[in-house]
Parts: sequence; C-alpha cells; structure tokens
Amino acid sequence: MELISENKVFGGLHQRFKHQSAANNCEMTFAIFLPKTDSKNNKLPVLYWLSGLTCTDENFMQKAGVFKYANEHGIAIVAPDTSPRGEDVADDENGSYDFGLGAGFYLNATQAPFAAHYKMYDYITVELPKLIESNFPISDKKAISGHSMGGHGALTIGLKNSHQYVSISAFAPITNPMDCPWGVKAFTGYLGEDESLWAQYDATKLMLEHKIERKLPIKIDQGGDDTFLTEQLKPEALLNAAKAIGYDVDYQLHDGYDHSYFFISSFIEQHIEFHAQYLNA
Ligand SMILES: N[C@@H](CCC(=O)N[C@@H](CSC=O)C(=O)NCC(=O)O)C(=O)O
Repeated sequence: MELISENKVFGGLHQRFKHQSAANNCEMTFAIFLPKTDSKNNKLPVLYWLSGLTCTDENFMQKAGVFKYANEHGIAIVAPDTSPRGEDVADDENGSYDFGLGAGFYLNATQAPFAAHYKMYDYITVELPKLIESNFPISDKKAISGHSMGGHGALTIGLKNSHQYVSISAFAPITNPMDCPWGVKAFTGYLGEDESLWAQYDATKLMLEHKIERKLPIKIDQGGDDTFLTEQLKPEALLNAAKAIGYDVDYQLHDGYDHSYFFISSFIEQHIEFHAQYLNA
C-alpha cells in the first residue's frame, strides 16, 4: 500500500492509499477516515461507503460532511473507487458515464473484455476488508452504505453477505437494475444475456429469491425531486418485494431533494446514527 495523501479533519485522519488489487488485476485507490480515539488498543468498527456513477473515492469524503458524525460515534469509514482503473482496463466504447470506468456496479464481470478487471464484488467483500483489517486498527464489525449505483451495491452485498455486516443503508439506490436502463446496460455488458446471473446482483430479486440468512436492519432515504427516481431507481419495486417476504425496511421519501450530494449531506448524520446503534452495540 502506498499513501497518496493525508489530512487531519475534525480531530481524525483522512488518508488516501493506492495498492495492487489481486481481484481487479490493477492498481486501486481507496480513502479511509480514522476518527480521533484515545484508546491505543481498541479496534474501530467501520462503515464501507459505495459511491455512484462517475465517482471515485473522493466524492463522498469531500462532499458528504460525514467526519463530525463519524468522529462522534467512533466509526471509521472506508470509501473505495467505483471501478477498476488503468490504461489496460476496458471502458464503454463511447466513453459514457454509466458503464465501464467509474461504473463497476459492484459485480464480478463474466464477459470479455471486462472480466479481466471488473471484479468489484470480490474486491469489496473479500480483498478490501482483509487489507483494511490487517493494516489499520479496525475490527471486523462492518456496516455498508452507498448512493445510487453504490446504494445498489450496498443492498446486494449486504443481502448476500448478511453474516459479514451489521446494518445496511442507502441513499437513492438503484433497487431493481434488471428493470432500468442503467442496470440493463451494465448487466448486458458485464454479465451477458443470462438473466439468472443478473438476478444475483438485483436487490429486488434477491429479496424474493435469495435465501437471506439474517434480516439486517435496512434504512433507505430517497429525494422526492430526484430526476432518476421513476426511470432508474424504482424504490417501490424493492419495497413491494420486502413487504412480500415480511422484511421491514425503514424507507423515507423527502420532499424537494434531488439526487446530489446536497441531499446526502442533509441526511448523513441520520445514517451514521443508524449504523452506530449496531456497530457500537
Ligand atoms: N453525469 C450524469 C449523472 C452522474 C451522477 O449523477 N452521478 C451521481 C451518482 S448517479 C448513480 O450512481 C454522483 O454521485 N455524481 C458525483 C457527484 O459528486 O455528484 C448526468 O449528467 O446525468
């Protein structure tokens, strides 16, 4: 691991690192926030934040205003990049923002040329936590959250790995990617035509068809004026599936808020409080 930069913030420490990723077969960058702590011995619980389309490790750390709340609750935060990167990493043929670089969809691609590098699911669930837990004073107590494409990542990863996390939250998540243009484009490109493979990365399908081992607490916030709401995000699909299986989801729709980090920064304190209940239990 190589340190890229570090900044003191709210008494804690924000750092960026790059490292060689075996899962993605390229160099990856991540950011970590370590809250101020008096204890030299106690390991910190951690929230993994998955960002949305076009983001890197920097968007959330710079725009969400999370540090004060993470510090108050003694929670570390890890923000990975949203896709593999590098000269030899395949991108969308037209350079679109919603596929390829910056749009890894937190899955393991099976289709050439993407399968050579796009293994974000393995990176987030196995490689990154191992790296974090062996290099920082961080325990294996983990929560997961994210925005939009990252909300889809948080929900699908949390639902499939409920033994690994204590809680899940999302801002404006893509809830049913098999049934929206962003998701259909990404799944076709990364996974091919086999829809049974798509279903493994669709939160709504997972609710209905996957054996969910533990019903982790889920909190979702959605802006009412989000321009992506009806065509891409479709929260009602997930809520209907959750209702059908008796899974209680704390969902709130907020009048007037859009899809941006202005929305995220308005409600991030509530998400940190939500996760803190479980991370600090
Ligand atoms: N450029 C696109 C929209 C891109 C966008 O809105 N990205 C969001 C995530 S969308 C879902 O995953 C984002 O977080 N952007 C980074 C930021 O710092 O705001 C368009 O113009 O439509």
